[in-house]
Amino acid sequence: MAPRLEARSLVKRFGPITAVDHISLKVEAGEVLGFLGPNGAGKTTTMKMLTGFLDPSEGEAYVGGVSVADDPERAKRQIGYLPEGAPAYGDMTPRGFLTFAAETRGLTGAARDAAVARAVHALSLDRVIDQTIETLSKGFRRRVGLAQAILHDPDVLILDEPTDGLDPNQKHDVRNLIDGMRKDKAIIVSTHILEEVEAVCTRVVLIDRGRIVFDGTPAEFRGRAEGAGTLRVILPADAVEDAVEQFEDLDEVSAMDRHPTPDGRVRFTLTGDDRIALINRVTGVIDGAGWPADELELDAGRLDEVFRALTSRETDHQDSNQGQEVRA
Ligand SMILES: Nc1ncnc2c1ncn2[C@@H]1O[C@H](COP(=O)(O)OP(=O)(O)OP(=O)(O)O)[C@@H](O)[C@H]1O
Repeated sequence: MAPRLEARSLVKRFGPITAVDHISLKVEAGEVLGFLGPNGAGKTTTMKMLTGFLDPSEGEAYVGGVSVADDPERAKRQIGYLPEGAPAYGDMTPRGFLTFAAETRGLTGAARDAAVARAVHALSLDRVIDQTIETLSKGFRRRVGLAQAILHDPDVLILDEPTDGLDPNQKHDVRNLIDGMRKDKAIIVSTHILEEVEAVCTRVVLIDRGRIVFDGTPAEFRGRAEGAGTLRVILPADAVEDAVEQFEDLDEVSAMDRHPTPDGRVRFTLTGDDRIALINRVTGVIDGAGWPADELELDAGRLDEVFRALTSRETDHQDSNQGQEVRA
């Protein structure tokens, strides 16, 4: 069966700038793909090509096997898209805007009203349903955009920074909503918020300068951090000799380092591939010997460290684009 969503070597050039440089992806139902990258990496441009809002310079996008270029209407019917920023039509109310959006997707009569009611309920918009969109808070405007994206219960959802501008409670609600829809949809979420990746995503794709530099699970992403999977523990000086001997004997420990602490004890740093086995065995040895251990902590890796290591600095990026503005 065709993947729910597929990018085949998508390229987008704006004059001298290559915003997207041969991006290939397949996303299946059940996946929430976190699309990460620094400002200007090409996330929005990729999403616009996937949804048929921007023609690629090269490559193709497919939705459920339907070519976005050859049959845009059929492809778009299967997609819900939340663009960056607020919805247009600020002078409309959410009720008017969602009714209009449902009609543009071919829904009429009772089916249209049911779709609008479902989306209004899912995004808790009841309170503001008859207030003009331009008078809504940023968070509510974002939710109106999200309601519009899920109106027709599409197979594929492409959400450009869905939690941008939301307060922590609203972020939590939107993440729950995404999680609830995951089972039967393929979902792409672009975000700058690294914690969001672990909260909702089953997969991480990191892009830099229009190219994919990482594609894997959030755990694999975190695992790329320097020091990920290391265990640190402080032991008293008189335990060191025994501890070195016993830790060296453990198969789970692939490397060991030790440094004196200012108060005369010793900090061990133990590394191993299997973090859970490492912590179990090392704590077993410490318990067995009855050593008074301190500051026992496992470093699972920091997401922002990996992000920084794999992507270029904004200043490098601007240099490469020479600050030029080119129209599509
Ligand atoms: N219409 C356009 N004309 C010229 N350059 C453009 C145009 N649209 C996008 N770009 C450039 O393409 C590159 C990628 O932009 P894009 O908006 O896709 O990045 P992004 O990853 O979504 O960034 P952000 O996180 O800031 O939203 C940038 O260098 C941007 O300036």
